[in-house]
Amino acid sequence: MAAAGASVSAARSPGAPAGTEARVRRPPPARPSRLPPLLVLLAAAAGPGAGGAARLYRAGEDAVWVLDSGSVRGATANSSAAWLVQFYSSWCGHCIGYAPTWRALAGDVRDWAAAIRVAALDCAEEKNHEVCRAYEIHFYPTFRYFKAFAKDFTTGEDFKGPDREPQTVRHTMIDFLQSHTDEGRPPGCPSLNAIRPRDVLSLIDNSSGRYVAVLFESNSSYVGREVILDLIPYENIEVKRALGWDKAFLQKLGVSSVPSCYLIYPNGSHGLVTVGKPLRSFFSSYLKSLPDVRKKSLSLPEKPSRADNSEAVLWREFDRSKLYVADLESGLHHLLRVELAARRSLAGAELKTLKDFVTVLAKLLPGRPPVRKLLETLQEWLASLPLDRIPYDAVLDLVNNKMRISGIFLTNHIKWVGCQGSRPELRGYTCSLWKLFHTLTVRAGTHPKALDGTGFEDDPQAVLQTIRRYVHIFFGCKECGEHFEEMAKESMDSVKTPDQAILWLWKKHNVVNSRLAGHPSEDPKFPKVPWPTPDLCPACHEEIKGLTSWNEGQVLLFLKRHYGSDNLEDTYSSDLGDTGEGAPATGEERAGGHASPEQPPADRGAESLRPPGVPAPRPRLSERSHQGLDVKLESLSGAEGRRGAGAGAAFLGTGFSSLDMSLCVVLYVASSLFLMVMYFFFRVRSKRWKVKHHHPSV
Ligand SMILES: Cc1cc2nc3c(=O)[nH]c(=O)nc-3n(C[C@H](O)[C@H](O)[C@H](O)COP(=O)(O)OP(=O)(O)OC[C@H]3O[C@@H](n4cnc5c(N)ncnc54)[C@H](O)[C@@H]3O)c2cc1C
Repeated sequence: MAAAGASVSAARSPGAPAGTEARVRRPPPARPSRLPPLLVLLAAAAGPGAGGAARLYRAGEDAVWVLDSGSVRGATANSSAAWLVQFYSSWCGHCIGYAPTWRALAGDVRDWAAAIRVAALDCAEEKNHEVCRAYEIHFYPTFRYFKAFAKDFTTGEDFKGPDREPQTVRHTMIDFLQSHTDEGRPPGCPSLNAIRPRDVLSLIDNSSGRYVAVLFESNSSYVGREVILDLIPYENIEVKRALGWDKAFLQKLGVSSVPSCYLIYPNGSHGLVTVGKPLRSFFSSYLKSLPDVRKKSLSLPEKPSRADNSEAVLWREFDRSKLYVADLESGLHHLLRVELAARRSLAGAELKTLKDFVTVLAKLLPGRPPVRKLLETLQEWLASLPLDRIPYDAVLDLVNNKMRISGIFLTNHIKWVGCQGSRPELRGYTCSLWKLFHTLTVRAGTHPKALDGTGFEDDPQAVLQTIRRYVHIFFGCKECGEHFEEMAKESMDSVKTPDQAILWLWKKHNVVNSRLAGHPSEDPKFPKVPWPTPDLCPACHEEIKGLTSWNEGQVLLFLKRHYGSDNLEDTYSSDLGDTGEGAPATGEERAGGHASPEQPPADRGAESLRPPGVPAPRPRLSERSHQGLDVKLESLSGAEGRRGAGAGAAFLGTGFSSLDMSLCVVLYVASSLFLMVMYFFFRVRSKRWKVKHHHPSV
């Protein structure tokens, strides 16, 4: 990775935006799709005690505590130590770039574990997405503090610091520890408060039989508190801090500058410590190496067993000149079931953006009929909603349950093909999102009537503006969204035709490529170069007066071909819908394709209702069914609604929709009535017959 990064930086011209007139071109990359056939990547994925996997951090190898859905609540609730948890997403470039810093920080404060622990939880792991939702994580990375001995569930306190440099984070950790009450302070955390002059004198006068170090420092210094925490696991020594008082007192002890360390030895002798530099590391190291100062055992993140530690991911051969249905559908699955599902409910601008984005998807996304039908139904349903706030569970219920019985479904498997990364944390979702966006702008350019009747017709910016709002509001990578917004502010208004919209997105994507070249999130097998590369589109590249430049007319033609429906490859996607649609999956499909053990039984049951193979989708839901959904939704607003939606989902987990159940009841009542009518009819007839043929008096 480092070597690739170095070569990338060397070939890049930092100032020149790629995708514009002139640029420095890098040598064409080796064809990345030609990795050894069926290469099995052993992606070591670490787990917490519970054995879960996280892609950027490895429990037992890093000092970071790796949490997951099974361990986060147990770890942070009523804990004897405070926690600083980074909720990240392994596909987020900023999280990937920040991971070395977080690891270094965790290693740096490893000895503070009895007081405060540095942890990480991967929200891109689908098994974690419910828990990330519960903690209200909308963007990545999000840093939250959790106090020791928190009794009730809490979403934690946001990290507040001017930057995320290790020193800043360390200082905020100390501030956070000091915000505990005396009773609530972690028992393993010594007092971080400064002592008074007379306390120093009494320490000197009354030897405790062990070392006592007093750090004299200024009010704004954190050195004393850092050294106190660094020495937590060490026996036979106690560290105190004292703020610089009057010069006379300090001079008496021989202290001429702060920070300085004054040491009282176990035998009662005392004196000023001389270190090379008055820094935390120098003081800590000196004190740790004193005779008879020993380290106690430390609670550290557990290393998972080997069996838990690896997962095999099958490499899929693919053609870089093709677009894969599997990438688009996997991306859509993540978008609908994970990214948007981070919101409990949607209202105002969020709801409007969801509606517009689904409209654009429904009208423009090519693909398999069940997925198109699902988007169409979702769009009609959202458009018909009279509510100004909807619980997102209702959307999930529709996507996961209501339409499955009709054969309208979206895969719940993640299966990257053209978006595979050479490591599990690389590429994937963000790659598929770009592909989805390009496909939408191209389709709007090649099918000018597609948006008729939506309110977006005749607006060449409609698709771009909808993408912009989606990225701004929902895209989990906040910094990515901010960068994209800057680019949009700068020039999106200049787009006057659908073709310009296609080219705008292409240019801006190349700007992002150029910015990220050499970044830790760059996959060495898929280097960030101006795209399309000459081997993909020779006609797109020209040389004018010795400078390489784009032929934008050819680029436009290429993009229309590349992102057009004729270039859509169904390979690898035929089995996407074969198992367990509806419920969230557990990330990238494992080699062997076993059904997820977390898949709810209800879904497996519903599966048996559908014949194998891709079923023919039924016609769209009738007006009546929409009304039914609306009525249900009206009772769903607010917290109660959420509970209702949850219950609805469970009930519908049998595979029957509420419409189906209502029809059953109606049919049942109708047939009972019919039988009763028949019964009375024949009784009356038989009575009449008896009267007619029975004349005992005659
Ligand atoms: C809107 C948006 C903004 C982002 N901003 C950031 C950011 O600020 N920082 C960050 O770290 N990450 C950012 N990302 C993620 C980043 O751009 C990549 O998606 C990620 O690094 C994975 O890269 P990749 O190799 O899969 O290729 P990607 O850049 O994801 O591209 C996916 C595929 O699109 C095609 N492609 C490449 N370039 C173009 C182009 N110019 N036009 C059309 N098609 C193209 C190629 O086939 C490529 O494989 C952003 C993602 C999105 C969707």
